[in-house]
Amino acid sequence: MDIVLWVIAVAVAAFWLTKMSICVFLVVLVVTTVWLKNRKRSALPLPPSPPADPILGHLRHIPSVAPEDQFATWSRIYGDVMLLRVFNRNMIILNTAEAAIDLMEKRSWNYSDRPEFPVLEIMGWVPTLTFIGYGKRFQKHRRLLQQYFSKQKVVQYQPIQLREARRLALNLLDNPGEHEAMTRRFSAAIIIRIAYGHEIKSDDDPYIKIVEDTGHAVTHCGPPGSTPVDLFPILQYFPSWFPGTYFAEKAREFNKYIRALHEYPFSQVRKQMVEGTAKPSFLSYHLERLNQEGLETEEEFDDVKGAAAVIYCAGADTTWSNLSIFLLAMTLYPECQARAQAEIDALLDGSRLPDITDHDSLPFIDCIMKETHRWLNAVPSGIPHRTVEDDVYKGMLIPKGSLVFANVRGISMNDAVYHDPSKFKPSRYLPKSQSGQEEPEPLAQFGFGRRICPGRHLADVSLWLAMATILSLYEVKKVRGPDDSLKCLFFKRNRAGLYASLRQRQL
Ligand code: HEM
Repeated sequence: MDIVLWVIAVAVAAFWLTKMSICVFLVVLVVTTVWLKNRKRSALPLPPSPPADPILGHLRHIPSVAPEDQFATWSRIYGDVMLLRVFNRNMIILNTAEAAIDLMEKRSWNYSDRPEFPVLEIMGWVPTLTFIGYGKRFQKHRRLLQQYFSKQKVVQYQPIQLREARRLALNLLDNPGEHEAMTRRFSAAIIIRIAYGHEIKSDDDPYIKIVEDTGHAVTHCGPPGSTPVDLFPILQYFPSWFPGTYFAEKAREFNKYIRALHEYPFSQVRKQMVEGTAKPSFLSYHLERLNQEGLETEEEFDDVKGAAAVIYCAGADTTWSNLSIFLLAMTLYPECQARAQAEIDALLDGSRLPDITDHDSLPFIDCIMKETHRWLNAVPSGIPHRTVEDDVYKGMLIPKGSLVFANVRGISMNDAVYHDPSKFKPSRYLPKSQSGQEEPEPLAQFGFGRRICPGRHLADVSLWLAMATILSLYEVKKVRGPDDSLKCLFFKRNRAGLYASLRQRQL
């Protein structure tokens, strides 16, 4: 803490110096901080680490695209628990489920904090569970979300998910070549209906603009937690000509979009509640509760707004990514698609579309969903946790304040656990009696410990329904277009009655 205060105080003083002196000063600052940290802790061995540069550490060696693959490659040399350093920041990479469970679950009191995400805070993501450090506010936000997305509670949302899965099936038919937009619409529509009680029916819906702006902002503000401003938060106070300040400037520009995501649904739902037209939703449920408990304060409203916004932020793109991975797998592994369709046909024979009551009778579809989670990952290196105290694991020091990554990619591709891991093979989870391999179900995709994804039960039902519905109606194939590019197209199966009944329902 002393070092941090010292750094801030001197950096603020340096701000008033010339541009040149600031750069020299920052370099001296980093060197001194690293030296002080290392000197204190030299007594215990740190986890093994690839060779690093002086001062920069592994900065130059960590690729900005798909770092999780490099982590997994290094882990084969340096082991399941590995240390990387960027300037003075320690990053602990966990590449096995065993290590992630040992630390993030069994010692969760020490591994449930998060680092600061200054760029996202400037952008307006406050207070947002994903970025809140461990403490009372974290517990409050977790409670708000867990109450609403528990395994028992999400059963209530199945009619919404089923309707959207069928709407997706029609949209795929009516908009050939636009599966990306249609699957995005599916994921966003479920979240918006459950979080805000709003049903998206047309392209000019104001919520569509809000979610597009949000998506643009989030994808144009650098890798979360790893921009120069995240590494050196003081940079956010520097003028925009100063090197490394770019993403702070961008985040300020995007603030209005993120605030709209917080404010617009909130004001709409409050208005509808006064008029008596509000549909049940996360927002209306919590606004009603605050009213009944006499807790209608600005602080409580901010918490509810933040919790509602994080549902969209964390739940829409992740679900969409998984659906895209599924479609890719179906085009590359037609034999898996054929086996899934044979399973559905044997059960329903075109008499109706599957719903969630068929889940247990369609185990291969469930295996496809699990394999989609494992084969390619929606959140490939997880979201970093941060240690609160020094810890010792298998004789190695895990320093206080380290960022700890459960590397989903490394865990999923572990060939000691999964045979031929780069192959999409849903049958690997089936019992041996059904020509399966009984390999363990993937579990890293939703994270670990007290930070485990609270939306996982909801996400899996959305995915299962979308996958089962698509496979019932279409053959998904890759087709080469006139410009030689490969496209994913949907060909109708011989199910005329099902298409007709879909239309009649006027989704
Ligand atoms: C396939 C879809 C999804 C995937 C792959 C996914 C994955 C993840 C992962 C890896 C984390 C980090 C966990 C950790 O830090 O250990 C996370 C956190 C989170 N997820 Fe999901 N998620 C999905 C869907 C959803 C949905 C639908 C919601 C909302 C209902 C949601 C809400 C959240 C929230 C609020 C957090 C932050 C939890 C915290 O920091 O305590 N996610 N998710």
